[in-house]
Amino acid sequence: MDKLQVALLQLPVVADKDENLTKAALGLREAAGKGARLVVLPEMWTTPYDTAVFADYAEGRTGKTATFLSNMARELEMVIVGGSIPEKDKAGRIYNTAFVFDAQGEPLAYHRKKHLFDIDIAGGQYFRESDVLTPGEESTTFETLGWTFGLGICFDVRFPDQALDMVRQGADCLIYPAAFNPSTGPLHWELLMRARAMDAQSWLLACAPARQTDGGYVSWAHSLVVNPWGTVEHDLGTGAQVRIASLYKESIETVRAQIPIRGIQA
Ligand SMILES: NC(=O)CCC(=O)C(=O)O
Repeated sequence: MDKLQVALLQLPVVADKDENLTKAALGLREAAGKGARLVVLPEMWTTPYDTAVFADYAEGRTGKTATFLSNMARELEMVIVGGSIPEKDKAGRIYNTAFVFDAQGEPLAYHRKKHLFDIDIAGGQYFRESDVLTPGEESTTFETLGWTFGLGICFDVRFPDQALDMVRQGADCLIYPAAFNPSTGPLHWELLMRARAMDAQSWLLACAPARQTDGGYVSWAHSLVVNPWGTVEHDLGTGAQVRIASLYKESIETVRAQIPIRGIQA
């Protein structure tokens, strides 16, 4: 499929998990109605972004959120890149994990965030995911709809090697569910996303929660669609919304033919 219609769901995230699932269902139906074949949700969209509560919201791979995503994917016949949620394994470890379901509702891929978000900006953002989360170990790619996708989560975007791993595995499009913050967002969010699209010479989808200022973690928002030249084609701003975008294989082939760096990266 040379043209692919995708959607980003820039969801408002609240403390009530069921309310988050209800809003996601509305967004997924809207995306399907507008012709999206693949939909991306934000990082940690079922829970407040707060290390103190990740354990309370954590679920297994057959839990409520996974079942919801699988059912929605099957009903709407869409691939769902289910953002990320706190995932608890059998040993009780918690990961920041993206679940992907194919258009039949079958699990297609899982990505556990490899690089945990630990920063301490003087006078700004402090966060230590590593206090409660375990990092993943793999770079993740999956194939569907005739495309190969690479999947990272937020802070992973700061690691060019991981993006290049995904390109070596054939990625045509990198996907980052994410939630940057007001300290680093203004300077680094778009710069990093554009840089990774340019390095990879691939499409890039970054999907964040809508901006909320209710006293908790503040998402920078600004979900993005970046093309293989590094141009921002869509910037969703800060409010809640569903955005449809078209991706074309031809743009990847053109940039890779005109600026042939693939042999150097491989
Ligand atoms: N959720 C995250 O990993 C946030 C990453 C971030 O804000 C950064 O500056 O990096």
